[in-house]
Amino acid sequence: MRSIPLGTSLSPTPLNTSKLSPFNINLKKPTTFPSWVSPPSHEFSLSHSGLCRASQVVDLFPTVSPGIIVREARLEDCWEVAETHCSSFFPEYSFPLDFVLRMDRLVAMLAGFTLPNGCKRTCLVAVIGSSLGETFLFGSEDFKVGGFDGKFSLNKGYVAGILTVDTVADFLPRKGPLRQRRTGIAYISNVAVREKFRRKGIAKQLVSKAEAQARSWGCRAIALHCDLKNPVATKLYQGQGFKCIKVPEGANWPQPKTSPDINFNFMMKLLNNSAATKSN
Ligand SMILES: CC(=O)SCCNC(=O)CCNC(=O)[C@H](O)C(C)(C)COP(=O)(O)OP(=O)(O)OC[C@H]1O[C@@H](n2cnc3c(N)ncnc32)[C@H](O)[C@@H]1OP(=O)(O)O
Repeated sequence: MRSIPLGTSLSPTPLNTSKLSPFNINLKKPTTFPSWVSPPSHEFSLSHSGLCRASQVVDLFPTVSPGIIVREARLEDCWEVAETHCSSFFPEYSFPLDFVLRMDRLVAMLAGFTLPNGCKRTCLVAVIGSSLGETFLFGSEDFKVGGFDGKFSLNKGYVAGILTVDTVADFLPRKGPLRQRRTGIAYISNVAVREKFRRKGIAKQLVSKAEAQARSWGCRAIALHCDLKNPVATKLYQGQGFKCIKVPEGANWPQPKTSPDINFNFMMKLLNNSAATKSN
């Protein structure tokens, strides 16, 4: 059993831990992007792709849910976000450890998330049993607690999946002799879908919305680290147009700090190509 990173913030650590038995993955030939530049000017748009799959989920809540909605997490989602995170990444933990872990994540989410100047971070949730139109929100537009929208709703729905996207670039190679934080590249972490809601296209919708969010921030690319021994997640990202990036020989690129036996694939997708636009 791995030790629990108590007290660590949810978002800076991608926690791309696979719970699947390791086997060889035949990854696509690593790609090196020709350039890190050429900023896009895409409009922000809500993604409703994959709603046909959502109908399968709706069956579980026939009288309540019109479908799956991917939106920014709000304060009232906190516990379910922590629960989704812990049950997906640490499914082997049972009471009381699982409860302690959830509490730890909850506190980290609410207390943490101090962002470097000019950086952005959003926690997205895929919810079932709510609709944007029916939601009545309390709170001001700009109020934020941690990575969470400070608004509060009585019709919150049930959190089935989560994803964090940011522009902090903690896990991207620094640039220049001053080792400056890289800009224009969004980073995805903490992607998780509750077990009973998997294979319904929820992760795809989350990734798609993260891309839209990144475009709205003016990012030209989006990146992530994925556990080499997590073929399901690798397939998800490859299916969404991410390419495995070969880390140059001898380069000391930053990596998520999980357990030492986890090796990561660095994956990236340019947001200014037609495939990226099509997926939204
Ligand atoms: C950057 C990071 O955070 S990496 C961490 C990823 N998270 C985890 O490993 C946590 C545990 N796992 C999970 O929470 C989920 O299994 C996830 C997030 C990996 C996938 O969530 P889901 O909602 O089930 O994925 P979704 O239904 O959108 O499937 C998208 C694609 O992923 C692949 N995929 C998903 N599940 C499977 C599976 N069991 N077997 C094979 N391929 C799969 C498929 O290519 C699928 O596309 P398709 O349905 O058109 O074939």
